[in-house]
Parts: sequence; structure tokens; C-alpha cells
Amino acid sequence: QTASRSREQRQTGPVDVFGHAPSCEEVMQHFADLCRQLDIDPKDFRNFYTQLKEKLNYWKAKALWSKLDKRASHADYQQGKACTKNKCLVLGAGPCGLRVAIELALLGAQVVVLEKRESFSRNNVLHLWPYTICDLRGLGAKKFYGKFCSGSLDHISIRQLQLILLKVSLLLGVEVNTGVEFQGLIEPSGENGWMAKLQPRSHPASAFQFDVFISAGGGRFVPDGFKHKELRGKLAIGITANFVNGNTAAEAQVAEISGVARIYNQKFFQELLTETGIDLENIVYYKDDTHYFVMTAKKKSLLKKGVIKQDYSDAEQLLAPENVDHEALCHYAHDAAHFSTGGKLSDLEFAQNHANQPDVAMFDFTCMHRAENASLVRERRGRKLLMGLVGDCLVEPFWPLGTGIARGFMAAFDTAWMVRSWGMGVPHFKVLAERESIYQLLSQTTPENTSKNYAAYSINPKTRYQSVNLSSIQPHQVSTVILLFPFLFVDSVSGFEELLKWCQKHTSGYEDVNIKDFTQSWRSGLALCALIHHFRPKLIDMASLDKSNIVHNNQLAFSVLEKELGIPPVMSPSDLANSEHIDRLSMVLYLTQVRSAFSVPTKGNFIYLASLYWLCCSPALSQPSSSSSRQTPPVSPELAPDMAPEPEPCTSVPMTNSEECYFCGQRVYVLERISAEGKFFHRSCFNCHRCGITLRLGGYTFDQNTGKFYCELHSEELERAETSCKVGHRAQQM
Ligand SMILES: NC(=O)C1=CN([C@@H]2O[C@H](COP(=O)(O)OP(=O)(O)OC[C@H]3O[C@@H](n4cnc5c(N)ncnc54)[C@H](OP(=O)(O)O)[C@@H]3O)[C@@H](O)[C@H]2O)C=CC1
Repeated sequence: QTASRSREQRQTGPVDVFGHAPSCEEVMQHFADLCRQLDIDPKDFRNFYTQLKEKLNYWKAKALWSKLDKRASHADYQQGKACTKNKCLVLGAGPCGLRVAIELALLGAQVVVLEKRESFSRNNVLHLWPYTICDLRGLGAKKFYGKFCSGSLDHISIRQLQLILLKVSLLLGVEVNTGVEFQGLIEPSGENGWMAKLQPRSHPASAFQFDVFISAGGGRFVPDGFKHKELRGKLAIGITANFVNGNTAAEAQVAEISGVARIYNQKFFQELLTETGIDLENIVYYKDDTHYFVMTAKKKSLLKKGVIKQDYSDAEQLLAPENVDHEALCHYAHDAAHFSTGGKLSDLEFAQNHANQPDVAMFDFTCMHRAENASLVRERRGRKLLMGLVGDCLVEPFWPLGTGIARGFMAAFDTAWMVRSWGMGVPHFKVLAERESIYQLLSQTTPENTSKNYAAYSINPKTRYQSVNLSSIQPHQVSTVILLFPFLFVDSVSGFEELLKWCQKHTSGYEDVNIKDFTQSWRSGLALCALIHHFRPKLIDMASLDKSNIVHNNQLAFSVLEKELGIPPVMSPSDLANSEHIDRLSMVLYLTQVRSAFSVPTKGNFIYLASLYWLCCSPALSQPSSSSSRQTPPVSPELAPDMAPEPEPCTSVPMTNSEECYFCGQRVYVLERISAEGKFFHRSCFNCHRCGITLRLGGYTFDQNTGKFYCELHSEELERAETSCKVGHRAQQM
């Protein structure tokens, strides 16, 4: 018994020290000590957690294992085998980066996290939606941070949240590297796959090769290939301030302010103005490691109190560091905190931020950024890389609603679901289409419109979103995003040449086909038909084609490619026939998709099965072939499907391939086309019905009754009004 107790004490020591480590540096240090002491190699990520469990089997540790085991046993993870072949690089160890890293590890992937900071120093306190509290409890948050959401508390400091998630990540075998900056992707070459350029350059993680890259680098970080949109509203100046919490009984007594807004408590704000000259729209006070205040201040009072030195209409200029008197800002925040807590926090001393300065900040939340897309696939030298965004780098939050973590974790789960599909071999265009379909819902999520069955939440979107259509965006709608990128952003010149050579190689020997460029060479339509014939000889009867029948040839090729491979035409057959209308970039885009589709092995493959199904079922392409003496070279042997019932070649085609724009009624081709709510339209026509601003997918409100689309700003305004209303009600109850 004595021996077992001393063994237990030995075991209790390091894990407890690790579990309660109060800083990032100490967590990393104690984790290394723990591994050394137990003689487990953290690089053996696949067996790490199991070995840990075996070696630390006393009751306290077991309580934590049972939590993690429960999560890990969810069917979604397929016993940790869903992504065993995947290697994931996660950029950023903010709450969202770490949260997604945990899910990827549970799916069985190898996960490496990069974080440029060496310490977690964010005092600011986050509001947590009920589901995030349930989620974090399920990961054992209370075991690491006893105060976690005790009683009616529904908030936590970012630092504490990061510490909890860091500890869970490490226990599950995630490799977390701090003090290392990601500087870009390195394309595959030779034997090497996708890698990352890091600072310091010699960092061991620079040798890591991966097939999944998740960016969780925060609001200012946008990886190449993704675009952000800015949403601007009425000027809103936020101030955050953190004061030292001495954790005294007197401090514990001071009531938090979960939100008080001007429109519902005029008296409070009027008194504040009269007594201090401070003019606010709202204020929140939470207690955690610090006393944390966040408020929206009126510009006029900031100017009057000398916080802002000079008035500018441009928010960036207005709040530029050189236009802010930091000392006056400290006084402003201090006095607002003092007044709103009735002077009960008698000794308000500023906590320090990461730069050892008083932790007070003023920022502009007039504008919020959102990514246009949540995912991409890049392909170079036959190696695909799945890229996804999570956290602020996907959607910047609107702080009073606590959307940062709530929507951030939602996106982390959705992203893990995407990686799961990727790992399970779902075709990449389907993976992306599903991810983008889910992303459309993100900005609309509220605690009210998501499932209340928090215990059932998993990475499967259906467990969380009340109504989710996983195919509201179709695979052919995302192909532009996938394939445009490598050519247009990375190496357009060599990419174009490679593509040209590929087209020449696979059409050599075909009569009347001589590809020299991306315009005139394609005019007759024979080159496109020859490409199709090379890879799928059964789909086109080359002998039946007449080089002077330009519109027909092009229409035939377009229809086959659209029906068989899901590649929509980029222009009309008559545009192609009229040489002046052939757009080089559109052809590059189109042929890139054709090449990608034909580069997929066909036997037993999704596309092939789909094409068989279509050939069998569609009368449109089942026309008898006519014979002719036209010369056709041999078919690519490795790609020729040999197991199929003989499909009939196509000689005639339906003559419609364009869609009508929902807004203007004009024809819309794929390059200029986007769709939402099952409607197709020109990018340029997708505007807010009220203010005419250009809308983006995933960032609009659709009124089903009127069929009209509105910009998010209006929906945010609605949300704000609702929030103010709720905050006001709470304040009145205080
Ligand atoms: N001040 C506040 O109140 C903040 C609040 N939050 C809250 O956290 C939520 C989630 O944030 P999340 O999306 O996880 O983002 P975070 O900003 O918390 O985390 C991103 C991390 O990635 C780091 N990073 C950025 N670029 C690189 C790079 N090139 N290489 C390595 N590391 C990099 C950032 O460092 P660095 O920050 O130095 O760029 C940061 O530590 C937010 O919605 C918000 O609610 C987040 C940030 C600030």
C-alpha cells in the first residue's frame, strides 16, 4: 500500500504541476518534464495519449482521461482512424487554432501548431455561449482551471482559455511550437511535399510536410489565395481596460456588469457624463484573472477629454497611436470603471499587457473583416493541399455578442469535418462545396438558432446547425476557387506554359488540331473535342465532326465537359466561334479544370461512375455514331475505362448551357457567376437591395418572402438592436 501511495505521489506530482501551470512557458516546460519522467516520446503522436493513460492511472488523472475518452469515442472520429494519413499544419495557437488542432488530433491526423508568440498574455475576457461552456467542460476545462464558469459565470480570459486548450492539445499528441513565425508556403519539389517557410529558418518544424493547412492566425492574417471583405458601419470606438485583481473578499463582492446599454439606462449614462465628462454607448465588466472592462465611447467626449488629440473623419487616422494621448486614455478608462462599479473597486491599478504597459486599448470596431471563402485546394506537381480558415481570420467577431469564440469554435468544428471528408477520400471539389455551404450559415448563427442539445454537438454540422443544407453550393461552383489560384496567384507564366504543353501532348496527331495558344487554336472546337476524345474516346465521335461547324463542335465539347465532369462553360459556343470574343484567361481557367478532372484516375472513381450513370440515363447524349475516315490517334491507355458497358458517343447536343442572372435576367457564364439560395447571378449584380453594396457569399441576409438580398451591415444592425434590447433588459433587472 505504501509503495503504491508513493508511486501515486510520484505520478501525481508532474501531471498536477503540468495541469495547473499558469503560463504558456511553464506548460511547455512541465510537459517536457512529464514526458521525460514517464519516458514517453511526444513525437510518437499516435501512441502518446494511450501511453500516458497507461502510465498515469491514478484517480485524478483517470477522471481527466474519462472525459477525453468520452469525446474521442464519438463515432465521427472513427476510433481515431478517419484521418490517419493526413498531416496538418495549424497556424496560430489562439483559442481557435488550438480548438481545431484538438479535433484534428482526435481524427487521428498528425498535427503541428505554429505560434509566433512565446507567451499567452491576453487578459481580455471572452463571453462564452452555453455550447462553448459545455464543450470546454467536456474537454476537462475544470480540471485545469478550477474556476472555469463556476456558478452563473459565462466568461473566461483569453489567456486562461488558451492555457486549457494548449494542455488538452499536448495531451492528445499535438505538437505545439511557440516562438516560430510562419512566413509562407513552399510548393512541392522533388521528393518533398508542401512545406512551410518559418522564422527561425532552421526550426525543426520547417521539415514538416503536410497535406492540410489551417490558418488560425487572427484577424490580420490572410493567407495567400484568400480574400477578405471589409464591412463598414457607423463609427464605433471600443475601449478595453484590465485592472489587477487582488482576489480579495471586497473585490469578490463587486457585481459584474454583463452589459448595460445607453438606450435602456439613460439615467446611468447621464450621471456618468455629468460627473466625469465620459460619454458612453455601453459598458461591460467581467471578473477573471483581471477586472476587465469594455465600453463603446463617443468620439466627442474622447476629444473633449483630450484622449483623441485631433478630429479626423477617417477612423484609422483618428485612432492612430500618434493621435491618442495614452495617459488621458488611462484616466478615461479608469474613471469609467470606477463610476460603473460604484467606487467599490477602490484600488484600480492597471494590469500589464504583453509589452509591460498598462493594459488599456482603444480600437475601431466600425469595420469588420470576413473571408470570401473558408477553404481552397491548391495543387502543384500532383500534390494537393487543402487549406482552411478558422477564427478571426475567417470572420472577425462583433464583441458584444461574444461571437468570436462561439462562431470561432463552430468554424473549427466545421473545418475538422472538412478535413475528415478529405481524409476519407471524398473528391476535393465536393469537400470544398460542402465547406462553403456550411460557411454560408456561420454569420447568421446565434444561441437561439443553433441546436440546444449541446451534449450532442460534434464536428458533424448537423448536430449544431438547426437546418443545414450541405450542398447549397455545388461542386462546380467552387472549382473556380480551387483551380484559379495556382495559376493566377503563384506562377502564372510557368503555369500557363505547363498547361499549354499538356494540351499539346494530349492532342498531338489529331487532324486539324494544332494548339499554339489559348485563343485562336481553340476556335473550331476540334481541339477541345480531341482532348476529351483522348481521355474518354467513348464520349465523342471525332469522325463525325466537321471543322467548319464551329458552334456545334464547341457546344458539344462544353456540354460533355459540363455533364461528365461538372465543369461549366466559361463562354458561349458563339463567343468562341467569334475569335474576337475568346478570352485568354477564361480559356486558361477552363482548361485548367479540364486537366485537373482528367488527371484523376478513372477506374472505380466518382467521376467515372457519375458519367456512366449519366450516359445510361440521359437521352440527350445517346445518339448513334456515324462513321467516317477521320484519323484519330491512340487513346491514353492508362485512363481508358475498360470495365464499362459501351457508352454511345455524342454527336448532337442540347443548345443551352448558360444560366440566366437572377437579378438582371442576362446570360451568365461561370467566370462571372456566383450563386446563393439556389439562384445564379453575375458577381456584379449581387448587391444589397437597400444600399447597393456588393454582397459576398456567406455574408448576406436573404428575405425569403420578398426574394431580396441585403448586406450584413443591415443584419448586424438588426443584431445590434436586438442585443441592445437584451442588454437593456438585463441592466434593468440589475
Ligand atoms: N485583444 C483581444 O481582445 C483579442 C481577442 N481575441 C479573441 O479570441 C478569439 C479567437 O481568436 P483566434 O482566431 O484564435 O486568433 P488569435 O488572434 O487569438 O490567435 C492567433 C495567433 O496566431 C498568431 N499568428 C499570427 N500570424 C502568425 C504567423 N505568421 N506565424 C505564427 N503565428 C502567427 C497570432 O500572434 P499575434 O497576435 O502576435 O499576431 C496569435 O497569437 C477572437 O474572436 C476574440 O474573441 C483574439 C485576439 C485578440
